[in-house]
Amino acid sequence: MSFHKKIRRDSEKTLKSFKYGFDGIASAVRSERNMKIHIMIMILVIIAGFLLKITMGEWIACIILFGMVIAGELMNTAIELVVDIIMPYQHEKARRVKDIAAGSVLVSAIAAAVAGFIIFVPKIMALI
Ligand SMILES: Nc1ncnc2c1ncn2[C@@H]1O[C@H](COP(=O)(O)OP(=O)(O)OP(=O)(O)O)[C@@H](O)[C@H]1O
Repeated sequence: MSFHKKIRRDSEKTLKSFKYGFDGIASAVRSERNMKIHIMIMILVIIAGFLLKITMGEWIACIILFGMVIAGELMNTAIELVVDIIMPYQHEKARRVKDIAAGSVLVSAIAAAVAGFIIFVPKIMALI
């Protein structure tokens, strides 16, 4: 295979991987109530960030935390689906797997909430 053909085939594969990833995000947003809530909170934080003129460092912290929470929720959704496929019945280990996966989202959501509190509360207090 020529070099150019290989480059074209590799870039088509990469584009397809992006499409599969975006399809996965869209499917999780459609099916998961918590994902909708995370996205709503993210939009509100972005609006508050512009209104309260947060600094570049604060934006970077918010962006990293948005990524952590949403990636965590996607991984949790994928784990829930795998558990539902391989264990459609009640099982102690299935319960633990789902609870631990949910716990990982909770850890990043708490970190995001604490960081949000530290960034936004002083700015809101300064307005009052
Ligand atoms: N197969 C199972 N065996 C034992 N316990 C389970 C099983 N499936 C779910 N559970 C328990 O029920 C809880 C809720 O599971 P479920 O699959 O409904 O997820 P969920 O909390 O609705 O997640 P989400 O809100 O993200 O859809 C789990 O955290 C777990 O404690």
